[in-house]
Amino acid sequence: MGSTTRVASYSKFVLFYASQTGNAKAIAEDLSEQCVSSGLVCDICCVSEIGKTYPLENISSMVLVGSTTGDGDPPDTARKFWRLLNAKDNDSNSLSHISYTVLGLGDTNYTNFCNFGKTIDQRLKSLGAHRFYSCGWADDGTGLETVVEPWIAGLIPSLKNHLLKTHNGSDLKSDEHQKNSITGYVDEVLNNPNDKTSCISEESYNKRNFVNSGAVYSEVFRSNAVNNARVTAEKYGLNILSLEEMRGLPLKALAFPEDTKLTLPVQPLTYLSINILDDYVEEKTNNFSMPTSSSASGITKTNLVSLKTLTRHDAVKRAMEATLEFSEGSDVFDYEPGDSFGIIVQNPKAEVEVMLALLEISAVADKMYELSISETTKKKSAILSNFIPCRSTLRYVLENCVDIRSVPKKALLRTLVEYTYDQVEQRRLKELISKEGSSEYTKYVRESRLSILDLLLIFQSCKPPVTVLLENLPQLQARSYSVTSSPLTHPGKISFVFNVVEIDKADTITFSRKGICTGWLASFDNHINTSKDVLTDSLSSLSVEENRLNNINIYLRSNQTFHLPGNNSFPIIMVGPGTGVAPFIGFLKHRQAILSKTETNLGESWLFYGCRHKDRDYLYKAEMEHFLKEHILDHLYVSYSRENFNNHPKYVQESICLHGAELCSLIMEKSARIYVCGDAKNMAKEVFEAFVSIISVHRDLSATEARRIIAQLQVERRYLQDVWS
Ligand SMILES: Cc1cc2nc3c(=O)[nH]c(=O)nc-3n(C[C@H](O)[C@H](O)[C@H](O)COP(=O)(O)O)c2cc1C
Repeated sequence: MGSTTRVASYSKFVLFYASQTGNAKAIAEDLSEQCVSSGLVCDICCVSEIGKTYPLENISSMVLVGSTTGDGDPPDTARKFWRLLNAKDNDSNSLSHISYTVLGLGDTNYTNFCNFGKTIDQRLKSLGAHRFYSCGWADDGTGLETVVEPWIAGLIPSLKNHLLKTHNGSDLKSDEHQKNSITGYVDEVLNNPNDKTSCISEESYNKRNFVNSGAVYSEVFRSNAVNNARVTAEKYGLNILSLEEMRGLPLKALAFPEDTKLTLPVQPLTYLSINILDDYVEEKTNNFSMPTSSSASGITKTNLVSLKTLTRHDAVKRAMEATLEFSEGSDVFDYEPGDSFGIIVQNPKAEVEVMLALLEISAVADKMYELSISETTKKKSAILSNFIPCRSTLRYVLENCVDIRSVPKKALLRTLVEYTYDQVEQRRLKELISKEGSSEYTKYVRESRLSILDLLLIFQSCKPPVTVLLENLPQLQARSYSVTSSPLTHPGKISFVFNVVEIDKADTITFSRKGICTGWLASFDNHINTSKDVLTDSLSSLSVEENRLNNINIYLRSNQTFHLPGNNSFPIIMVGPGTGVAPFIGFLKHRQAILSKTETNLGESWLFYGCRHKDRDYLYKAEMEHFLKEHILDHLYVSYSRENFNNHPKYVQESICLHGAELCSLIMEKSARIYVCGDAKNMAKEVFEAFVSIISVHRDLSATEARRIIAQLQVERRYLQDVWS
């Protein structure tokens, strides 16, 4: 151990995170660890504390890690901070006492990439704050780590420089901490497996020594845990690759010669301790209320009362419509057409059982555990996460709390290295997390959508304690869907449409699977007669066995603006190919109900819909034709991307351009509202460009001027998007 000498000391800074689904928080926590082990002193907390625990006047140095959500919106926890900044006078120079930098997380598939981070940066700058290190904009679409890792690597020395200057002389660190990590990566030699001073647990150290003394353990392990897991998989109908097939997976193949030096990320410090008690717990729900992101209602119980397939058997994707009915006695939340709601999901039982078998904890899975911060942890800022109960059962936690399907982050893989006994497997894990192997990680882990279960099945000598998974797996998030119903036409019920997500095993993962929520919902279809061709009988609804389906927990999402205009006489232009049509079906049902009750002057309505084939995946064809006939919908334009009809548009953006003159006049002269729903990756951007183009052409403006007009419409909430990637 290094001796404690007086070395340069730094003033404290605050590390804020603004996170919607946990990435920014996890990155901030990792950053905080790296800072602490580099001798820096920081407080880490949620951005919602600004103005409470941290008045802006008292902050001198801050780092903000913040994601963007919705349509370029701040995470819910950052709304107050955003309001606080906006309330300040523009040229007040009132934040000139603050030095800051921002790491923005976003996704280039969305139109407003990293909008929250970028807007905060501009706002802080305009209020006189000083940026001491350039901001980073990390793209979840291509892999956050590509930007995050080098950004952190550069941040730490910059922070040191900056904080030395503002030093107040109180915090002194040992040189051991100083030299530890400058870049966030360490040379592999520093992680010498025989070096007892490196940060591995005693248990892991002993096991590794055991491995070093022979290959016996891994063989025994192979024949026990993995075989038990395979038997369990078979029992639950999970069709995993054979051992032979797994050996041939490219994920397993070493990419670099043995003597290639690998640069590894710093090893995260473990911090959880688990105590399994003797009591079995019958009631597994144990009253733990899971934190939900952005909930505008309490969690309420519903039953699945109808499920129908909207596509023909030969469609590329299977789309289904489900209807939930609020259970008797549970709160019915008020929603508007265009709203979305969250469905609380569970991990697939089969996968949880296989995981329990692989971790060799099936026997204690239903016993009560107690979780605490380990007394021997070296992690400075260790706290129990708010989505894992301190007392519960492992089965409950693996089913309900952690996302076992999430792509394992490098920090998790780094920790798994310590629990992998086979030297070749260990080396391959190191390759995947190394700087040198970053394309291997992208290809075989991230793009393959590998899960922790795949990993444990493939790397058979890897046997982490369950606490490592509890420390590293993110929260299992509710799945969000737009309603296709209107409370006026479906009181007490809520309908939505979804594509059944299919993830093929190809030659990268160990078993084919469906999406957690969509696969689960679609599984109920086995109980009903699916031979009905819903395209000819699309309004028929099929009832399903209620007793199996009466426990679907949902909540209304908050901060929603994708609503019909308050004034019914404004024209509406709706663009929603594929399942993006969902909210518009709700809009049109709602308008029909309004019209049937009162004499209302409804503004013109246009719908641009798109699908692949005219006869295979034209969702809600009967409904749309009905709305046209009843004059609830004035214009319907359908594009077919895979049909070769003479000069017929293939994509919604082409249809928009074809009707540019009329649309332009609706937007510019009649205060039309534009609604875009569906795929963020291509469609939303191209639709945006189509509107820019029609305004430019039909108003004889430059593209920049036209873009400014659309940007202004966005500010005024007249151009609204509900998009996902
Ligand atoms: C519903 C939703 C909306 C999003 N909207 C945007 C967006 O408008 N712009 C952007 O750059 N990224 C957007 N993203 C991407 C997130 O910012 C990105 O996935 C980030 O890693 C999430 O971090 P968090 O888990 O800390 O919230 C969106 C993600 C989701 C799930």
